[in-house]
Amino acid sequence: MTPAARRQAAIEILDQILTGQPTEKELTAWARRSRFAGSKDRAAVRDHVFGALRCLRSYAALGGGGGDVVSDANTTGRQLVLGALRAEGIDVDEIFNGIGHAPAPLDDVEQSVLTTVPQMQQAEELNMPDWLWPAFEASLGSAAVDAAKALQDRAPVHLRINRLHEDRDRAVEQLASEGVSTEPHPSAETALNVVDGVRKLRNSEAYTGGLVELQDAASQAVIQSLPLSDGQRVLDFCAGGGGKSLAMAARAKLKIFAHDIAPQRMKDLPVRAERAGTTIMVLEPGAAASQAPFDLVLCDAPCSGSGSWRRAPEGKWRLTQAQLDDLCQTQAEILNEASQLVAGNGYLAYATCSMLEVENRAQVDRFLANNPGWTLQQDHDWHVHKGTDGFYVAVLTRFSDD
Ligand SMILES: C[S@@+](CC[C@H](N)C(=O)[O-])C[C@H]1O[C@@H](n2cnc3c(N)ncnc32)[C@H](O)[C@@H]1O
Repeated sequence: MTPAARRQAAIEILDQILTGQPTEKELTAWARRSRFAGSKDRAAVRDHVFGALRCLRSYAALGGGGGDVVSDANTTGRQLVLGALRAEGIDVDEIFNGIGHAPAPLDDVEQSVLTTVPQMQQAEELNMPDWLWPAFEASLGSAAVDAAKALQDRAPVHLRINRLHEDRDRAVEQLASEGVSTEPHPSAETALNVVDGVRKLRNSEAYTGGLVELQDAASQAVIQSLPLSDGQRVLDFCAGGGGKSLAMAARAKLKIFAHDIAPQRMKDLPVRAERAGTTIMVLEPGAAASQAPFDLVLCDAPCSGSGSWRRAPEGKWRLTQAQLDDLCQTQAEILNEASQLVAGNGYLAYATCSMLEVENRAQVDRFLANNPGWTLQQDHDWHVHKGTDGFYVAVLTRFSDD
């Protein structure tokens, strides 16, 4: 495919996403009906689509769209790609030339867009929803602008060395011998940053053999901060795919139980655990109480995902205040339920991949205010502009004479 044909493909996919269709579904559907597209074409089209979604508001404004970009009354894929070209400093006529499968040449209205530079408000320029920007700013303070800017870029690729198998230097060497260049990441001792060769990773022996897992360095740092030690019984209350369960298993000799309200999310966990050389007990929803008490219960709670909007940028535009309120309610209920499963003198760990105060420290403070037996032992946050996903973790303890 020519560069222009790739942009046209992105335009068509974006048009579908703007009607409310999920991004991954549309990318997959396009790849299926475009058998002529090679792996480099697919990667380039994906980059164009994700790039436009991360910068939806500013690209819309630069392309002559805008307005309510969430329900998308006024923006088209064509406008987003036009805006992207302007932002990237690419000659518009080289792409919008109508040759072969390229986008059609600009019409008069679109041509006139090129003659103006839109005046953008701060949230628009930083590609944040208007309703969320004040809360984002209040949560991050002077770091808010840097964090919002970081959300406009592609996320780094991080690996977790499965310590059950390997040490860091040997993992770096093996990956290098398979064409994947990495460097240690400062956020966690198990973390590697992939510098080059990311497309070779999934077929590498290092990955298929369980030496390394794909996992953001902040997720690893969360696990590193937990008070885990040999012999503990640990519950991963919101286990999802089990990334945190596996990371905990690599830290100490634990008896780990995985639980999730949606058990199908854990369906690959037994195989992943075997690949990593460990065993994880998968519990049915609601069955955690029958195995209680636990020395540590981790709640990696459902959240806005604001810390991982680089990876899933449509989340930034789909989230509403009502959904955020519902998420906060669910988080509070999870904390309450999970706290009852913790042994006397045990630990309750609460984590989100969010940078919003209301989902993080405010949630913990509310729990502590309502549950006087508990104290906060430590909490920590990670922000996107520091080279990881945005994350938060708090570790609470309950002292007991039992
Ligand atoms: C952030 S994800 C977990 C990610 C996972 N820990 C990982 O590392 O891959 C949150 C999970 O919480 C689950 N969940 C939502 N409400 C829940 C509830 N009330 N009880 C238990 N799990 C819940 C969701 O199904 C989802 O899988």
